[in-house]
Amino acid sequence: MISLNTENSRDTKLDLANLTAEQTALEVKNLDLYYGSKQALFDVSMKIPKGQVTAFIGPSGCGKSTLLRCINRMNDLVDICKISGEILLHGQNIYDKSVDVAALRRNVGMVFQRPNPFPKSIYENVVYGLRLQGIKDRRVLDEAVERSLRGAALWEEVKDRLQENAFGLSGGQQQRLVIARAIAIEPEVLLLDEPTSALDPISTLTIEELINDLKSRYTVVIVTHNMQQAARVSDQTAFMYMGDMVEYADTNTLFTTPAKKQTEDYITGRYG
Ligand SMILES: Nc1ncnc2c1ncn2[C@@H]1O[C@H](COP(=O)(O)OP(=O)(O)OP(=O)(O)O)[C@@H](O)[C@H]1O
Repeated sequence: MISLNTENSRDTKLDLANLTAEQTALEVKNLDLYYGSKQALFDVSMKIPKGQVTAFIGPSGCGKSTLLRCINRMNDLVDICKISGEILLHGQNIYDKSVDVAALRRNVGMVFQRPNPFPKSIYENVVYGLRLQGIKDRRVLDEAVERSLRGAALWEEVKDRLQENAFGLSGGQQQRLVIARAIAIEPEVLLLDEPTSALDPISTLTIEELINDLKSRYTVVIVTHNMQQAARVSDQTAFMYMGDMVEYADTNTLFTTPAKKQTEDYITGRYG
């Protein structure tokens, strides 16, 4: 039995197929993706709402991470990867030749499965992106460190040890530090690729609570293989199967009255 978080903004259901431009953070349009000759995404279209949490679920290999990585063009790093279709951010296709990919990735931050802090102090991890932008003013950096660590629910635990090496933190703290590093440069969108799969249950809970806070400031897209987690943290959920987006609906509906048999089979544990 999947337990749903009924306290979040799902009470006001969005019409996902007909979001207005104002409500939309990202629009994926007719996206096909190939790794060499193998097609991994088939004609995926969806609108991702602003300031909400959207989860991608589905069995291993169904294309969840592939779709997530398309949103900040991480797949550009894979030589054999070919994409057609569009992803619109502020109405502009992020795959247009004119797009500055580094700027896109600043605006669309990403957090991976395993916490990956740099071998530097906690402070330097948080300000890393700001230093890359040439910001040197100590006051600006100090403020960003406090704001970002507070935003990532880590400030109270580390405020007295900012100059210590980040590797001294626990796995869960490291993952929150990586989130602080991502939000220090004030992105609009945060992509989380199974952010708790390497963490213990208590750290997982802390990150899930954090995700709930983050959506007041960012649009969050999360890949999770854990349906309970999708049910707990997300406002809408997309179920993917073998590269198809089978069903995309508000999370309550998807988990309680799915429209498609494939979705029902998956959420009731018949496969996957
Ligand atoms: N770099 C790559 N080169 C070739 N094939 C890839 C690459 N990355 C993913 N694939 C293939 O694309 C398909 C989708 O993989 P993807 O990692 O997106 O699935 P997933 O749903 O995120 O799976 P998991 O839950 O196991 O992480 C799989 O068949 C996978 O083998």
